Amino acid sequence: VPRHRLSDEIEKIVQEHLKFDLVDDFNSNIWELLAADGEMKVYRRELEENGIVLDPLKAVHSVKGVTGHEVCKYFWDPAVRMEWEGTLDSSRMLEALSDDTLIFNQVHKRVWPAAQRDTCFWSHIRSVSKENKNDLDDWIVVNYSTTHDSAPIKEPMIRAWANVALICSTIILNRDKYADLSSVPRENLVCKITYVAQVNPGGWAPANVLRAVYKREYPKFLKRFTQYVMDKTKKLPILL
Ligand SMILES: CCCCCc1ccc(-c2ccc(S(=O)(=O)CCO)cc2)cc1CCc1ccccn1
Repeated sequence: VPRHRLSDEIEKIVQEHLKFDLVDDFNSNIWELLAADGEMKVYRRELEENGIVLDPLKAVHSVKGVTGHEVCKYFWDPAVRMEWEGTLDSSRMLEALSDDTLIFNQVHKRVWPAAQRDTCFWSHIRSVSKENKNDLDDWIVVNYSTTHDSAPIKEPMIRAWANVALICSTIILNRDKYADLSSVPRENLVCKITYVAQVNPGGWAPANVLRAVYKREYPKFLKRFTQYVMDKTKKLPILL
């Protein structure tokens, strides 16, 4: 695997996500259900630092007819970002550090009365093999804020900081019916999605405004993205 200037940081952050994100800690009362829509459940924890809302967000979803590789690929692919992201004014891929790690600069649509935000983050995609060799690999994308010479912080824009992971497992129903997995019909696929996001909005924004934005935007964002992947893959051969 080709190494680059961010390889060590990426390895550390990815391993942290793989260690903590899939722990089923929903029965402890640290998570508050923010929204539920069918199989999608979105939770938050209330967390503030110096009066700034940092509420960690965790969502789980179960999507029929797609693989984890497909979900992660569309989430990572710069070519389709503006097709499914409804909360951005722009998205620029600044640098490809390797074939699985890109650096983005994105300008978020302004949320009145707060100042407009932008983000600069590396985005890394990889497969993670399971203990049971019969299972398909998990797939993960991590988006983690970084700095870049081509993304200077320019007033009045406020730089928000994000640490986001999308982790997907693929379940094949009636598995023993198929010798060749690539012939599995899509209705026998279920993708289990875990999405975690920790965002520092950068400068101050009223806590009640931020919490209202999170409550409205995250469920919409996840519903729109997963629907987009189902629509895009419907007629395509499955990507395992
Ligand atoms: C006053 C408003 C401040 C906005 C704060 C903010 C900034 C960035 C982010 C965010 C959201 C999703 C990602 S990602 O999943 O990696 C995909 C990248 O295209 C990275 C960052 C979130 C939020 C919080 C508000 C909010 C929530 C969901 C969607 C949009 N806005």
